Amino acid sequence: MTAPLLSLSGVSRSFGALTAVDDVTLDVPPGARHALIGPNGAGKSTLFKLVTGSMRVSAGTVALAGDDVTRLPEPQRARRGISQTLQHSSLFLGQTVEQNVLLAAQRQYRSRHSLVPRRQAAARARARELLTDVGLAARAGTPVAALSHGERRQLEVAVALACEPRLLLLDEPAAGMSPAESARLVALLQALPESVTVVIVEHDLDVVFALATSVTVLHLGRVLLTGSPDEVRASAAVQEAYLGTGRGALFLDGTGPAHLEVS
Ligand SMILES: Nc1ncnc2c1ncn2[C@@H]1O[C@H](COP(=O)(O)OP(=O)(O)OP(=O)(O)O)[C@@H](O)[C@H]1O
Repeated sequence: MTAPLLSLSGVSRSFGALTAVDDVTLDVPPGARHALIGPNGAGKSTLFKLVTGSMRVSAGTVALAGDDVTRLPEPQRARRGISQTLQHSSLFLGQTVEQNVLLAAQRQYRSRHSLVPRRQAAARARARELLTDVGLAARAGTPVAALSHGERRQLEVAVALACEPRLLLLDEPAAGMSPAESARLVALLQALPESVTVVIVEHDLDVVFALATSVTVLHLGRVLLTGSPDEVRASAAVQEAYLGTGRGALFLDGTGPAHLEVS
């Protein structure tokens, strides 16, 4: 069996009396497109922070490609290949699309090589390539402030990819997107090379089921189920967890084996 790229073992995080993430054990194989879903407050964003290192675990271990990174701070985990897009944008609004990606690409080249002019040219070329990949080449000279919401999310993916991640974490990348923008995002993520393992937190279950090769459902901080998209769609326990959130019906799109009526 392939060794997991990301391995969580007994990971927990408490805030006072509240256990927001409760004994989560999860292996994500290299090349996976793994989705983390669950109703509001299930602990998805907290779990993301425990993986990136922006928050410390209360218990458990986080391993990247077999190395225990639990005690490493966020910048060191980033250097080992964990990159993320956030729920709230971290773009420089006053700068152009290209400048935003270039800054990230230059950081990457600086950490690996001295920034001699040849390297600067390489960073610039990489930035242009990434903008083409995410469909923003024509917007390179546009200030970020003038981009649509969907374009900003595309740019965030380009910025995250500029760090040449092994593990790309996407926190609600489709939030606020139109259906056309979401479809474009899915196509973009599907086209990423297998060398980039993707973990996505997403409320839009159409995006989740279009993209994910595996899904973990969190509920009240605990893993309710990890399985294929079809297994998750068919799970009565998952539909039960989503009852009352207005999202239960999203499991019943007619394409999967789901059979329970959820109002
Ligand atoms: N810094 C914090 N201090 C105290 N409680 C927190 C903190 N961060 C999160 N929580 C609580 O932990 C629980 C899990 O929150 P979290 O944001 O991880 O859930 P989520 O699944 O990402 O929710 P959503 O889908 O609404 O973004 C919630 O009850 C939340 O109020």
